[in-house]
Amino acid sequence: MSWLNDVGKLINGLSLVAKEITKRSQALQTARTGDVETLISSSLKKALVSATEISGLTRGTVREFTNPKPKESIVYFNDSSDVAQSAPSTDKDGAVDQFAASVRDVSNDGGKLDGENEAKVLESSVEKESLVKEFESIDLGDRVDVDIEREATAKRRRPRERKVPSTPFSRLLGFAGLGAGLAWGTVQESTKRIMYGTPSSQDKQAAISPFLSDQNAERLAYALCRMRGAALKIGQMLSIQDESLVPAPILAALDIVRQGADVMPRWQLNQVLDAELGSDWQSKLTSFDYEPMAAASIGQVHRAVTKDGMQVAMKIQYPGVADSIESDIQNVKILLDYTNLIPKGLYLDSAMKVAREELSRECDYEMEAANQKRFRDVLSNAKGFYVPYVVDDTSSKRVLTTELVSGIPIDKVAQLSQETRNYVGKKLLELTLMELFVFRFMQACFHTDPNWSNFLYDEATKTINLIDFGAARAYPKSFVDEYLRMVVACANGDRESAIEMSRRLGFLTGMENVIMLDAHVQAAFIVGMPFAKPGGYDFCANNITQSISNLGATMLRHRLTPPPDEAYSLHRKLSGAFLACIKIGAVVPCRELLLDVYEHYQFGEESDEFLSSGSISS
Ligand SMILES: Nc1ncnc2c1ncn2[C@@H]1O[C@H](COP(=O)(O)OP(=O)(O)OP(=O)(O)O)[C@@H](O)[C@H]1O
Repeated sequence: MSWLNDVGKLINGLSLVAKEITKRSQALQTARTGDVETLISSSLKKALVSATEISGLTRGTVREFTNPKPKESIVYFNDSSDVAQSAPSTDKDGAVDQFAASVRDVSNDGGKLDGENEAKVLESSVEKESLVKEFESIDLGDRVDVDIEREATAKRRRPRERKVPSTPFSRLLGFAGLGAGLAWGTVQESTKRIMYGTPSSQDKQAAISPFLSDQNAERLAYALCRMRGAALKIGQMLSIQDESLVPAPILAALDIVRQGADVMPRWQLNQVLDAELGSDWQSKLTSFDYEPMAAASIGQVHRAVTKDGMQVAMKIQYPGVADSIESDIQNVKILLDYTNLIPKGLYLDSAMKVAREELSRECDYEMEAANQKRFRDVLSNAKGFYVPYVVDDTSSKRVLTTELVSGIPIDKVAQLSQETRNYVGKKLLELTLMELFVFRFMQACFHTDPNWSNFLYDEATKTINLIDFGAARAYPKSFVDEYLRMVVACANGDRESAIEMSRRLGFLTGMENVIMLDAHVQAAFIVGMPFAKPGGYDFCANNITQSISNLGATMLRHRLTPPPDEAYSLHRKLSGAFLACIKIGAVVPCRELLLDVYEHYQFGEESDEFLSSGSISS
């Protein structure tokens, strides 16, 4: 029976994880000479059995968000006492808790995540009510109605306070626990199928493989939120793919990972702050809010006020994530290989490669601070943009403190007047063209759709506040020259030049047949569409969303060799700006903006001051 084979494979996979554990853990050194498989299977059995009892202790605490202020979570520091609520650092690493938390779903009947599901229903109805109230207070129009309805019905997850597994050993246990949970979910699903038959799902893969049950998909998502770091990042990358790459139930469950991670408990947060900024870090602040304003994949963000009265956002990295990038990626790979949750293929390998590169850059907050300062500098005279100030004395490699900026995430601009939408759309495209062709230095987005929260629009000052420069990088002038020529060729419908530039950029090898060339040119011309005619391109009226979203995939599908990352990411950047304009429904004079840049562009010279000022992260 195929499900038995699958389970067998998974157990084998867990044995591999076990071998990894024994390789790395001092504690298990002695087991090396013994029978590792027996050791892990008996430990697994014990953990599975005890999961029921432990689950009550390891579920984490649901955070209650207090409103209205003053909030209990804010700690004030004064000059005389300057002592924050100290961290009870009695907690051990808690690796076993982590493992047990990962397998706890084993105890849940029918794969239901007990209280969690119930909470989700409750949350979603409460949120829906508040969203509807918000909606009733302003005239938003039909399009926004649909958006709000969609948002309100989407699965919501309240962040849970859970310790980040910070040592290689505890992270391995987390993965092993997840593997065990998935195995158990598979057994449950298979049993169900024997008794009630295989579901006639529209999604063939889900119907074929018992691994692909909704419950297993949720297990995966919740475990990734708990693990954070590279594991969560990969989940987030997978969550934005289409169904041809990632099965529908997995995509649905991975929606959870996009809503943010679990949050660190206060003692762990204090440990990181002490280690990074010194135990007297409180003396540099007037107050610190322990309730995070955001919990992202590699760190969480807290409000604070500095001694000189500046409101700041402190991004604090989860401990251990920077050192576990490689092992997390390997472990996710082992899990995915053995569970077949995601079809094998080129995509997964390249996703892992991109995740590895991007994460190692993003974990270095000193580099992010340098990138941010550089952006602040180059945009200092650009009207309508603002890059927050970096506060050096409360920043380090794992903590980044920047001036707090206000505004609504750019996608919410869709709810404002058409005039504002057009203004913001124009500004966004202007910024993208400046980054690409003037600064040759950009906030990169390699794998993801644009992160709307990285652009906060402040209506009062008509300014777009920019944050998150973790993946910012500089580009070689030669690439940018060819890319500008390609965009202009596409804008003018010039097939021959578009093909020539695509070859020079590495999108084509020159060996493609006519069918491939046609497909490539068609995909490339989508980029030229908004630039084709003067007088304003209406991103709302022209239905190019799907084509733009699939642009990268189409370009990749028809190539013989992978294009260089540089060329691909330039492309993603431009299509990202289009996606933002589509999202907010703007009419933008794209052609005029492009021609303005083109007329001022100096081809073939390397003397540009932005390059000579040092390539921060190329
Ligand atoms: N200076 C700031 N002012 C206001 N809000 C901020 C600031 N810095 C960060 N935030 C908030 O914190 C969130 C996460 O910050 P940021 O994007 O820098 O973290 P990240 O780890 O790079 O996240 P991601 O995984 O989403 O890329 C932002 O979306 C924003 O809501």
